[in-house]
Amino acid sequence: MEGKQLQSLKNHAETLTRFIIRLTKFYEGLSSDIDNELQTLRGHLAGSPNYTLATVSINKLGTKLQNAHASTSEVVNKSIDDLETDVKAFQQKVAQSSGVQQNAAQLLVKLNQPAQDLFAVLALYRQATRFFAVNAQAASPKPANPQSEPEKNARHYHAILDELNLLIKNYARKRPDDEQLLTIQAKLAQGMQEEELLQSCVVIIRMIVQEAMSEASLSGKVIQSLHKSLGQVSQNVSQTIDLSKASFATRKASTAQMQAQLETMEDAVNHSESLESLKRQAQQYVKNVSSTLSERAQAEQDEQHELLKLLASMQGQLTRLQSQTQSYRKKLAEQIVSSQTDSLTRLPNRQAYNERIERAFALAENGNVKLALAVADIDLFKSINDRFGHAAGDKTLQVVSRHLRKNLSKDDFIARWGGEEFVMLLLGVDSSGLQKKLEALRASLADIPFKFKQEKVIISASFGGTCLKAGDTPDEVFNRADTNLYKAKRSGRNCVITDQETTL
Ligand SMILES: Nc1nc2c(ncn2[C@@H]2O[C@H](COP(=O)(O)OP(=O)(O)OP(=O)(O)O)[C@@H](O)[C@H]2O)c(=O)[nH]1
Repeated sequence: MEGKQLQSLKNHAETLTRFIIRLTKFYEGLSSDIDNELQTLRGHLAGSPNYTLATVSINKLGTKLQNAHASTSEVVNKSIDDLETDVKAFQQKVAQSSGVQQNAAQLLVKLNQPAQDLFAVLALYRQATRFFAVNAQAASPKPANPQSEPEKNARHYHAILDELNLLIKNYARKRPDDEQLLTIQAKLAQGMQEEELLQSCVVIIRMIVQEAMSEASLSGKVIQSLHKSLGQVSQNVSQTIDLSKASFATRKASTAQMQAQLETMEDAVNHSESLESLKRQAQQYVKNVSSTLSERAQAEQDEQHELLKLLASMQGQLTRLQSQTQSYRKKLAEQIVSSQTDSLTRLPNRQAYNERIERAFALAENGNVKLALAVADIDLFKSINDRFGHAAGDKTLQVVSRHLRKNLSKDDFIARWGGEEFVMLLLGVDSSGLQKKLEALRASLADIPFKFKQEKVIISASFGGTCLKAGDTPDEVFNRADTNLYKAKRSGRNCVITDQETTL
């Protein structure tokens, strides 16, 4: 071969080598397998190229690139299919927005045309992303069934109506004869207009505020009045002291006056020149002393009169003070009773129980008296409310409370714990006595003939009881009884469970 030809061949080979190296760089990153082979090919072509080995490598790469092309097409088609599914799903979400529908349709047309290359696919993706971003708001879920203003008002109106009903019901128990309350209750039963409802709310609020204020001011008023009465008594006492001081001074002055008159008389006796003048002087002396004595008697009488007046006024004030204190004590006692009484059942409430348990514990510990605690809960009480109404439920609570109270001895204590649950403190009973006592209560209660809406109903209660043990706290005893009550409920209700025994 000619030297010139050889040189030209060499130049072509170098150009081809550079091209192949650039081409390999373009394909880099397609797959690690191809990357490795590309690197090998570049190694064969670098420096003094080994074309034989490079040819082997190029053949291998040809096959690998063919396979890569097939899988790339598969990925491209799959991506376009996925994109199409997403756009269609979006189209359904925004069915009501015609503008967005149109854009979605245009995008779907583009997605259905054959993709020229990977770059065309990327462009489609970019377009789809922009489309989703711009129309995201149209597809975001709206709040379910938004309420109109009138609907909202109606809801508030009914909530206030319910609340007012409940408030009046509770309040009417305290003031069963209150005309205003009875009128509002009657109107509520017939249905009230919004304006009337608001007026009724104001009436109730006014009543509650007045009552709260009068309760709060009771102690203030009584203390003020006691203070005033005590002030008057103290004023009278100091007037009496002033009076005594003044009368002491008057008496002192009149004694001094008589002393002086006596001295004058003594002088006259010593120096009198005649019996006649002594007689005259003696008469004058007697007159003076008599006048001083009658002045003194008058002053003493006035003073006594004044003193008696002051004492009478003090006595009156003290009597008033005593009666004020008594009425205050009575009102205070009434307030305490009322704050510790359940308004529906008239039984002591939980606050009363909390005080009573402390005293019962002290008696049991110091007086060595047996003490038992029991909890009773009306069975399936909710169903009474549900079937016959809340008023029937209230009536049931009242009858059951009366029955339990009546069938306990006067030393025993019962309180409404809350809802349809009662707590009892039974004195002087041991565990077998407790079991018998509770069993008798349970059985007699289940025998009461209840009738609601012409239907005979059996009301029963479950009982849990326990006896006080050394070292128990009030909470521990209560919890033990409550656990037994829970067991009684679990055992089918209408039964008694104490620490040792179960009866039905
Ligand atoms: N009428 C009326 N119901 C009340 C009163 N206090 C609580 N309740 C109702 O008493 C019901 C108690 O129901 P639950 O605690 O489910 O018990 P229950 O139906 O007695 O069932 P068990 O205790 O499992 O036998 C609830 O529906 C309360 O609304 C009240 O003063 N009057």
